[in-house]
Amino acid sequence: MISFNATAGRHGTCWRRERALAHLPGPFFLLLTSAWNLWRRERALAHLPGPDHRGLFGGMDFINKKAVHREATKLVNQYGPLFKLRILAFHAVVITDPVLATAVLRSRDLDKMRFQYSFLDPFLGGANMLTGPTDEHWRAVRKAVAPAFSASSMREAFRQVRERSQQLVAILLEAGPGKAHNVDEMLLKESMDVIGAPDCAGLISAPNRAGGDPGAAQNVQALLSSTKEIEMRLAQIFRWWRLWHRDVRQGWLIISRFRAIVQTLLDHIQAAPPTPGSFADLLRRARDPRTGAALSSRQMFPEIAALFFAGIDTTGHTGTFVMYMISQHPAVAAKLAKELEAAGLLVTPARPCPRALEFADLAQLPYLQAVIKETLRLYPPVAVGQIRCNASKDVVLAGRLTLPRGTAVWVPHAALHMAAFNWPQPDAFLPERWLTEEGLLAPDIEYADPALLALPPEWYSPADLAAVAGGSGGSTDGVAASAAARPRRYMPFAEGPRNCVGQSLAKMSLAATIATLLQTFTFRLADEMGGPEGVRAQEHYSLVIGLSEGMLMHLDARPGVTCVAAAAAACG
Ligand code: HEM
Repeated sequence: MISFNATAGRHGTCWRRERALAHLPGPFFLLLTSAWNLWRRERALAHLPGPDHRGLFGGMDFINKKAVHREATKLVNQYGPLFKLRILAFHAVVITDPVLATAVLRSRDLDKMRFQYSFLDPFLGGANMLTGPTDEHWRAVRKAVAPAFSASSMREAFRQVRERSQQLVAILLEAGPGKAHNVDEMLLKESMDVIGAPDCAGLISAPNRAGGDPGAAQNVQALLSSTKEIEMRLAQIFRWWRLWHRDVRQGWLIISRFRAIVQTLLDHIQAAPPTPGSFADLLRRARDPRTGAALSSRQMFPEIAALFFAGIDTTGHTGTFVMYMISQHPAVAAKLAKELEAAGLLVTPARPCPRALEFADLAQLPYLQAVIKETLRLYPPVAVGQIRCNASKDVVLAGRLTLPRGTAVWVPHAALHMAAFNWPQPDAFLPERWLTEEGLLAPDIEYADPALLALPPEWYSPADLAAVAGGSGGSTDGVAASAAARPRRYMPFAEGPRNCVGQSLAKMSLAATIATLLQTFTFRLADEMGGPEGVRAQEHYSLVIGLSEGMLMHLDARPGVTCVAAAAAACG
């Protein structure tokens, strides 16, 4: 494998020079060491290709773009799998070669760039599993809560998802044909309800139900709006103090409501034992590695806030893009209907009341799984991807490239998924690419393709090549490569120790929700969206890929759906 040598090594003289500056007064010391590090990074990365960012701001205009993930993809297709960028005084090495990208994300010498995540901490009540460093505390919490997302927990959670999706079907049928629905809002509420359901005892539940508890409805609105407010504050960094603007004051209220909801949930969890095995239950049982005591309220608060924050928008927007992709590809929609029909799940004139979807069905719907995978390839919610850094030591990448300390290593997910050198027909929506000739899910597609490695051969060690060849039946020098060692060209849920802890819940709930809707409806993009161009114009990236005004669609009842009662029976 690629080796990372966190080392002062041949840069020993640099450290000595830096120490020699330490006797200077504080501000001078800071200024000179910053200039010194800037110069070292410029020099070390000089031979890499990259845009010619001159001037003080470097590529600042690039990160201010509305759809920054699309800009990153353009740069990757222009400069290749390894290039450099500079934004202000930050240097980044951008990696979309699957072998290097995977090694970077699995490396223990590089950690999350805390600077990037620390902006979220004030909203979430402090550092947490998502934003904190990869330290003992993170390890203890992650290990404690991971069973909440195990296969057996998913079997339990499936019932909640199915129940909520069935309610959605009933609401949509009741609304009648002709009405365009904002499916983005619908699915965000659904994913919020699913994440909150096992632990939160209805405090935020039933968002899609008509005439529910008004308090719960307000909580839902506050949770949805808080993510938008956080996005706006990150985009406009001085927004928070412009109190003379009404929407800014409103924003403060939204954030305080979000925190009040999390506090109520926390009080609730501490007052009564939560569902055994649930996230809340496992969090209560987690131990602080420093003291051996249970986590304090101050430690639990940000973990709960982060769960909602990390899970709702990612899953909700992905569901929206899956529906959108199906609406735009009639042949795909027809194949999905055929798959559901063959499983006895589709409403048809001959079968107005098919059986309800079961957990075991999900594994038997490979075409649906392929559609979701392909949508996540084109629209990975965390499209900008992962940034890693070592702030205290130089790191040598693949034995060839020295990254002076403080150099950011950036793996942009959307660009990795859409780079012309990683995928054939990268822009096309082709669920079939995920399937074998027999129509089963192909196991190898998410891993690097040995025929497509784009860096010069000297970048890959024999062990790398063995790992790449692992799934295609051989190794180059007899070194066996396990599946876990294989480099990936597809990572919507990230990669390495900081990958998504909730991915099993996301995958299960997406498949169950979309399958349940497809049993009864076909999907049609509303004219108000302005076709695919209109959708693309609305696309933006702040914390995740989203659409500024949501996604309006018609859900047309399939022939055979005769009335609400029939559909309810079909789903239940
Ligand atoms: C389609 C849906 C989802 C996608 C694509 C997704 C993707 C990701 C990605 C890329 C990361 C790494 C983020 C980063 O480091 O900046 C992440 C982390 C995380 N996700 Fe997800 N996620 C999804 C759904 C969920 C759900 C449903 C939950 C929980 C209910 C969840 C909880 C988390 C948490 C807690 C982390 C931090 C894990 C750690 O660092 O140990 N995610 N997710």
